Amino acid sequence: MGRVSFDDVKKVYGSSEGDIVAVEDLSLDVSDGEFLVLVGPSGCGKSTTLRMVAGLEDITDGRISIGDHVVNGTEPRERDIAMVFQNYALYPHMTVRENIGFGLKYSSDLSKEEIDDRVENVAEMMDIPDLLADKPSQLSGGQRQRVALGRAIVREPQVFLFDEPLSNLDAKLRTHMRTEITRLQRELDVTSIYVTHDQAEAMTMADVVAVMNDGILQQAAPPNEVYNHPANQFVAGFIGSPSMNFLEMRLDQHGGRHALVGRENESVSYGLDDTVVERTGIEVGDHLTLGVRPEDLDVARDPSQYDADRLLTATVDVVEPMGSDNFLTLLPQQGESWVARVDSSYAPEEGGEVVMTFDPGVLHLFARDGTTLKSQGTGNDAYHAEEYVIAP
Ligand SMILES: Nc1ncnc2c1ncn2[C@@H]1O[C@H](COP(=O)(O)OP(=O)(O)OP(=O)(O)O)[C@@H](O)[C@H]1O
Repeated sequence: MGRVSFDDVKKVYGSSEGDIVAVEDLSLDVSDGEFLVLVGPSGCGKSTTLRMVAGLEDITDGRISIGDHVVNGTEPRERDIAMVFQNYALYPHMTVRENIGFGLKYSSDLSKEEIDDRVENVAEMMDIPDLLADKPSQLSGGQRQRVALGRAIVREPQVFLFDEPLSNLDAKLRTHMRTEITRLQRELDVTSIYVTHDQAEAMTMADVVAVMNDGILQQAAPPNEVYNHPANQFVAGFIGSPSMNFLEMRLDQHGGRHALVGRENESVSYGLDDTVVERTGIEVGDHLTLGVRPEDLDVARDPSQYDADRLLTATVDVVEPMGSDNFLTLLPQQGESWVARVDSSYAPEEGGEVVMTFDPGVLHLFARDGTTLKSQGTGNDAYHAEEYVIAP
């Protein structure tokens, strides 16, 4: 019922310096009850996308449907949606009760008693029943956001739209509200589109994460899929903290076998199984990018526990304690630095030497244009036949 569909949607803003294409070729289905999080860097077009669903922006081309209706020309108040903004957008002169009930007063046939009932129910649900007589100026940021959420929920819309609703809250409250919004959304089972630039928010809240860049949808998939099988290098680099390590490589051939050779550090080479070469159509001489997630790097002081020809020696540049993990910045003798995410019990000395290695199954490989040639192997998608060597 509350399905939202985008069909080849395009948005162009006219400006004195020429047209700005904010969203292009957007085709995406958000199924009934689904929680879709739109994520991407500043200016990627996520707010514009949300605002087109809300009816706050015209659609230049294509179609947006809510339920069975194309809503291109429909007024916002006729779309059966409720939107929650970053700045809460509460009416300062009204009480919490009036703020929550405001939308119902003018857009429903409910009696005053019925409205009161619904407002009180929602206030209970949002854990703010004691604040109904207060004005917004008397509330904390977190309480204001609860009122704004209550005002959206009370309308029982087909679709919730959230525009960075937590970005004005402090870190602790933000984490707490994340859980609350996710719980509420599951409980109410209302189709939701949520915009954020915070990938951690996207990954913890979404059923489906839609990653945008430069007005173009890069990938829409469940969080673990986006993480383990990113559609391209942009998604691989955007999702995950710290970011994936990228190494510039070239496909080479040694004695009839394929190998990836470091473009900055020629002493780094990885044997690559012919099946990957055949499947992806890459050719000797092609420039490729290899990706390894920080948590997939194995770092040790004692090289004797590893196969010697699979090791790369590096100097520890920085050790950054991050709660249960340490983030290590590692400098090999040549080439780019690496970031490893290790257990906090392992804190090698800064300036000291360590060795690092990783399992071939965890490698990601990207073509020059950024498309994924190989993602992390899981299940049937594993490439354990691949051979590799890190030659120090
Ligand atoms: N009203 C407008 N007039 C002209 N250009 C606009 C307008 N609104 C947005 N843009 C441009 O459209 C592009 C997409 O903007 P949009 O606000 O949708 O991105 P965003 O991903 O939500 O970014 P942010 O996270 O910074 O809000 C940007 O280049 C932006 O400058």
